[in-house]
Amino acid sequence: MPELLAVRGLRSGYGEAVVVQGIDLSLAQGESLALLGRNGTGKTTLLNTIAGATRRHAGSIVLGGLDITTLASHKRAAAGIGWVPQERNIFKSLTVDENLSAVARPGAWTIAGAYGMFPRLAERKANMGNELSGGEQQMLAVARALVLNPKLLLLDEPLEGLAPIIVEELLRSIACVVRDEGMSAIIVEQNPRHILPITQRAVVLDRGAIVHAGDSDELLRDKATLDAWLSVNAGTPRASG
Ligand SMILES: Nc1ncnc2c1ncn2[C@@H]1O[C@H](COP(=O)(O)OP(=O)(O)OP(=O)(O)O)[C@@H](O)[C@H]1O
Repeated sequence: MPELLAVRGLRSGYGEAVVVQGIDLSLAQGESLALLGRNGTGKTTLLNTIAGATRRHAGSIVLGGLDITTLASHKRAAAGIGWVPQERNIFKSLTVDENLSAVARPGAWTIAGAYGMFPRLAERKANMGNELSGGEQQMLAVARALVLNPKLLLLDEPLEGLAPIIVEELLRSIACVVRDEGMSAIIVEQNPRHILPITQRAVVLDRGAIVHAGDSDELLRDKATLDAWLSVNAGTPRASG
């Protein structure tokens, strides 16, 4: 598969503080990558830097052959980055349907297709954003990114704070999107047991640098690496909410 994303020598952070310490990363078209690491290791900062929302100190980012390194965040969205930040960013005073139609762009992912992927949203299409549960808001945030028809989907801890039954439902939908529909994606997640079974490749960060990179199914069986870098959350159930 052709290369979709090429990140080279990326250093970024907040003000003068450098958090991401020289990352090289590439993703082929149709590939999905789990971005793992303990709290505060720089996962969100790396994702936000690809989306154009942090201060870049050095390095380059190329998407589908286009150098997006210095583009503003909205121009990266137009270039094909579909970013779902931790805060979810849905329109709370618009209905589910309006949230989707406000951003939809022509392409393979239609609003009907998004409802097919998230049947719970179809049932809530006339509800306002602020009437949705946390899980439904997360589903809407992902659906909104899909109907933008991005080249690359960036999901930041989509399962955070959700009840176990909703985590399962959302994981099934995300698995469909990345595995069956072949959407290229980088997904930040704390729990390797949730995300490794549905992604192809995995990268583990520590102190803003890559300490492990490989196939997701190999990492899932590699107890030593999981214990070394992810022991805090490896396999522990997340809190419901
Ligand atoms: N807006 C900010 N301003 C200054 N420093 C920040 C900001 N956001 C994050 N940091 C710092 O950057 C470092 C990496 O944080 P980041 O959120 O990228 O880690 P993370 O791996 O995503 O962690 P978590 O899983 O807890 O979200 C931390 O030391 C954090 O305190």
